[in-house]
Amino acid sequence: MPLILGSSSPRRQDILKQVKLDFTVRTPNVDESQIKTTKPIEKVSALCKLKAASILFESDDDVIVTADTVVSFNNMIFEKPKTKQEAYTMMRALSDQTHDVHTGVLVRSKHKQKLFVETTKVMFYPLTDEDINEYIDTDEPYDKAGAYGIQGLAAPFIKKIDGDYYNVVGLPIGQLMQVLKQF
Ligand SMILES: Cc1cn([C@H]2C[C@H](O)[C@@H](COP(=O)(O)OP(=O)(O)OP(=O)(O)O)O2)c(=O)[nH]c1=O
Repeated sequence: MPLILGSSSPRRQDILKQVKLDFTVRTPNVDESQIKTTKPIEKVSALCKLKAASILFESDDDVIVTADTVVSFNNMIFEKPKTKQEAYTMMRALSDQTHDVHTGVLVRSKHKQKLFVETTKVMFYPLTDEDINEYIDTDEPYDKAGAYGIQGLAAPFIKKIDGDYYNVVGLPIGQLMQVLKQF
């Protein structure tokens, strides 16, 4: 079963390598702005479907995996911050609060497909302006949903998580492996 990871995210690649799966990488080419919904579960579901539609099957038994991760808090969706100001606003909102990280995953062969959304709750410690300003001066926030990387310099901001850690990093590997067994 040739596995194709349809993602440019280095974290998703690292997680698959960690569990010694053989896979090739293809980069999805999508205009994410065409998905207008403000509901996080609908959004990640639509985005991983859109990403999947941009990856071509290369052989009849290919299995293609695509994913999308967002942070949701107080009815807002936090994607990747485009500016320092946006990163500051996201981190200020997440400080001393609990938010959800949702990752949608689509597993697709020529014969069937399975979509699931995994949710992890993440609680942040209170952050000072100095904590935030130092962090947003690094390059870490800008390619990450919610403007932080739990696996990097933001690790000390985390008080507690409830759910799959790998889901926060962008790929819920436990649930994904369960689904791959059906393919
Ligand atoms: C919350 C959080 C997100 N992230 C990352 C995971 C995802 O790569 C990224 C969310 O962006 P996505 O749009 O889900 O993915 P991507 O643009 O990186 O890659 P592609 O569309 O090609 O698949 O945020 C972390 O690495 N650590 C974290 O703690």
